[in-house]
Amino acid sequence: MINLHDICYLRLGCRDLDEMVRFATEILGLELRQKTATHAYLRGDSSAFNLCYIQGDADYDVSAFELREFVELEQAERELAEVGIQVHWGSKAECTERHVEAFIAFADSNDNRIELVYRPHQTGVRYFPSRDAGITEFGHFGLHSRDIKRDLHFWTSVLSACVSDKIGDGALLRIDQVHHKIALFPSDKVGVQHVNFQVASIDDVMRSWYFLQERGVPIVFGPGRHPTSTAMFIYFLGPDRRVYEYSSGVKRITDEASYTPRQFEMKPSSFCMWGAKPNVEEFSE
Ligand SMILES: CC(C)c1ccc(C(=O)O)c(O)c1O
Ligand SMILES: [Fe+2]
Repeated sequence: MINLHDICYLRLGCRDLDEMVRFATEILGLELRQKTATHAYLRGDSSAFNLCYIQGDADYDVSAFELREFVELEQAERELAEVGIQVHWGSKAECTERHVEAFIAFADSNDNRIELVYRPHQTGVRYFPSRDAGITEFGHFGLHSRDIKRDLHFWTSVLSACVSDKIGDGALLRIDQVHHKIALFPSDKVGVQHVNFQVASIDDVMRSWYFLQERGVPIVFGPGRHPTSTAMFIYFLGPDRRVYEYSSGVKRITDEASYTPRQFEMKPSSFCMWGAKPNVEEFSE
């Protein structure tokens, strides 16, 4: 089994790089760490970047995970080959572009582009945003699944994710003590479904609610509270039409041995215990 140590970064294609940089810095509250003519690197912590927007194909996206040891990349290549998946080893230039020491790239069972990374770079400098959204960390992301049974099997048997909870057929998956770092939801699409940043408190969620409304940013869900992770949240759309989420208070599963995944009904009350209704295709009944 391939042991996912942590989530690492997302590479997100876009049609208008400058528009995405404006959104990410002025609305989302990330720090622009580096920009070229085609790539913009943004972060909400002290790592080299969490999100890299790439000018070009708006449908292109990649999600990346850190593995602890270099030999685990070699082992992962063998284990993926056993289930018929070929990997691409990142060239020196591709590693430089990603600010990592080494990586392998492959497509998962849903054709989602995944990268497994060795030693993503840290900067040693705390992040300094231009808008204070209260971001504390890159929290999790959602991935589309066109065949949830097949993809859950892949993520929990080839990769090391564990189901924390299910809502209908969708699953919230953990790779460490945090309730989830991946949300796998049934849809007819491929790739990244939503992008989450954790914020310090409910005050930050609510401050952003007013902030986003004043700027005409489409809010698609919330404010609310997830019964699953107990986090308080708000979801909104970026100019790239991707869904972004702030949440605060995600629970930790500290006693693995005694934890049993729960099954929530596919109903709005399973997504929000305060009564907010999601206006997001994948989360609707
Ligand atoms: C609506 C989605 C998939 C969802 C559901 C539950 C949680 C949570 O428990 O925190 C999320 O973060 C979600 O994004
Ligand atoms: Fe989420």
